[in-house]
Amino acid sequence: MSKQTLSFQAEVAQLLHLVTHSLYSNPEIFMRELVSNASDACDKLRFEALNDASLFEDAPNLEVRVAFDKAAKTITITDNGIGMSQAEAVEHLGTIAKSGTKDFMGKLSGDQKKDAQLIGQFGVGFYSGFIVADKITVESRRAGLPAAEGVRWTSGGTGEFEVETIDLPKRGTSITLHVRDDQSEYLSHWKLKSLVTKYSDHISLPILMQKEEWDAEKSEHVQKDEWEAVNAANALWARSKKDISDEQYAEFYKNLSYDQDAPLAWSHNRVEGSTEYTQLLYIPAKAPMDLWNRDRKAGIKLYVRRVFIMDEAEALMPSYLRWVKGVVDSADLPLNVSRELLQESRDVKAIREGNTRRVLAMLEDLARKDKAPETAADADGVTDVVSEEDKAAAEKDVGKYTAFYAEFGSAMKEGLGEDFANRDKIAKLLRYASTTVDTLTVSFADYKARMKEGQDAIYYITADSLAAAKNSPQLEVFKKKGIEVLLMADRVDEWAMSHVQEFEGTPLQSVAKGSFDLGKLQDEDEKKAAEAAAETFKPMLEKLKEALKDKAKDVRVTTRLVDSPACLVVEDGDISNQLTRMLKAAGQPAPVSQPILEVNADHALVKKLEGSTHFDDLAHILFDQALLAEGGLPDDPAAYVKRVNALLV
Ligand SMILES: Nc1ncnc2c1ncn2[C@@H]1O[C@H](COP(=O)(O)OP(=O)(O)OP(=O)(O)O)[C@@H](O)[C@H]1O
Repeated sequence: MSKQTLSFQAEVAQLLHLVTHSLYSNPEIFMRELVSNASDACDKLRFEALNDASLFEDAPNLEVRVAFDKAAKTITITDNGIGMSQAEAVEHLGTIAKSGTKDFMGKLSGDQKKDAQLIGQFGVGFYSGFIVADKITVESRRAGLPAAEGVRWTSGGTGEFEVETIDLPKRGTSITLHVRDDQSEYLSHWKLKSLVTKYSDHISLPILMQKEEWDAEKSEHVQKDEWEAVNAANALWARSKKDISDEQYAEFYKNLSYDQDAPLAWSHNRVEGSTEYTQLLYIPAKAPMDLWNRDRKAGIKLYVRRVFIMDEAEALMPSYLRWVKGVVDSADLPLNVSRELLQESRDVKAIREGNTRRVLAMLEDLARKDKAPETAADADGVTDVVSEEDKAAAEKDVGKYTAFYAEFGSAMKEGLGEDFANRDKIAKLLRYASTTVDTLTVSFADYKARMKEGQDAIYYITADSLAAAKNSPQLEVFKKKGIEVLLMADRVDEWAMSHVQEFEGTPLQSVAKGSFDLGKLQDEDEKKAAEAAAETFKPMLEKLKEALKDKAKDVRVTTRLVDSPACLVVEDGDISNQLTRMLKAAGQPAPVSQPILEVNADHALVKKLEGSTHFDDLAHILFDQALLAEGGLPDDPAAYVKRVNALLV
């Protein structure tokens, strides 16, 4: 191929414009990106060579070399990995395929400063080279292709790039950055080496640089011919825990997840026994924007004896823990294991169970340390003797679980329906707001500890929003009697709660389901009065039932209301009105079950029914208002308005 000039895909041109015109909060990330690409290219070669060892040619030792030339103002990153064919160079370096980069493009605000910060967060892969370079030359040959089929790709980071065929005896890729004058600080051994250790220390290949020595005569540092590895060249997870600092764990996480925030917690273990593997699992501090999406890929990378096998290994984590990031390195799986094989493997099942156990244990630990130690001691009335060191360690984790839960709580609830074996553990980790606590901090155990004497159920209500839950008429008598009710306003709550009937022996009871029975909390007089009211009200109930026979399954007198005239409830096994509405809104088939109308016989509006000439209108208004009060809409809003107006005039 003679020299050709091609245009970048429009999105790349736009991205490059930004990269070359912005001020960077963190320009040095270009090294992380380019060294990662070089290491990925080596991983890819190693993987392909499993089926075709000839791809190694005469250089089986994979490595990355970082060199610089102060006089020529260049930095060159060379790898002997998979390399690129001419077509691949045009495609991979001229278009954007990566969904992450597309997301990034979607987030651009047009404000240069903000956008520049975004680049720092996302990393824009290869193109980040243009942060420090005004020209990049890539020379590459794909492993397995003849020496004559090398490619040189050159671009000044504007709208175009050039490609031409060159002779390249060595396979792999070298990327030469022609460093801009204002970025010359990177033309330094010390600087580049420090970036490699900062960002790429864990990479399991040697990253080599030429040695440098002080030359007293010239009074400057001079480069020697000898190359040395400047990274630890050791997969971080394969090292012993005691040799890894918190900073290294956090940096490894950032490399793994492209998350700029430090992780909330991590757990690193070598698991031995019938299935042997190493797990390094992280709990991120922030949820991804699409956490709700159950098709979202898992965050676990699978290695087999340090050989990278695949990203997003969903078989290694249950779906409700899809947000956990980390690495699993198995000693048992075959190197050519496929996604399909993973689903069936007994080893994988054991690893998934082990990972789940570990994540739940980490969360239990964070939950335990969530409150300040003093408070914890006060709570059980015992003041433990703790060393200053332990105290400081415990304080460092205060509030972390609350922060975690605000981000990932809704995903955890899916576990109630998904992970039968760990249901009790998951239930202990859930937190809710309640009628007495506004924040998402009340656990079932906290609730139980505060239950009133004679109370024999944990009460909760599900609704579309916390405000709707809080103001629901069903809560009136609970408020009057000072009984706490858990407020659940997540979309997943209703479904999740259908999988649990009790918590540590105490039944869980929705206040909007089933007949109303506060058991021992209601005194005899109240019960008698209610029964008497129901009896005298009987003829009226029959009339109401008749008037509402198309809308309500039943009409009955209740004592759960104080200020409201009526409310809707469903039978114990039925799905709530709120879930029916949600299913309908999502275009999904919703089972047709009518609600039960419960009326407050003491309410003036209900009393007015007796002998009213507008009985039918009043009956429908009662029903529709009960629907409105729980966030629903009357089937025929115009008819409702008409009825109300007829009564108003
Ligand atoms: N050193 C290299 N050797 C072989 N191919 C490379 C090399 N550097 C980049 N590429 C190719 O160019 C593509 C684009 O690289 P880029 O860094 O922009 O995105 P990415 O590597 O896919 O994503 P990310 O860097 O965020 O993981 C890569 O997917 C790869 O196919």
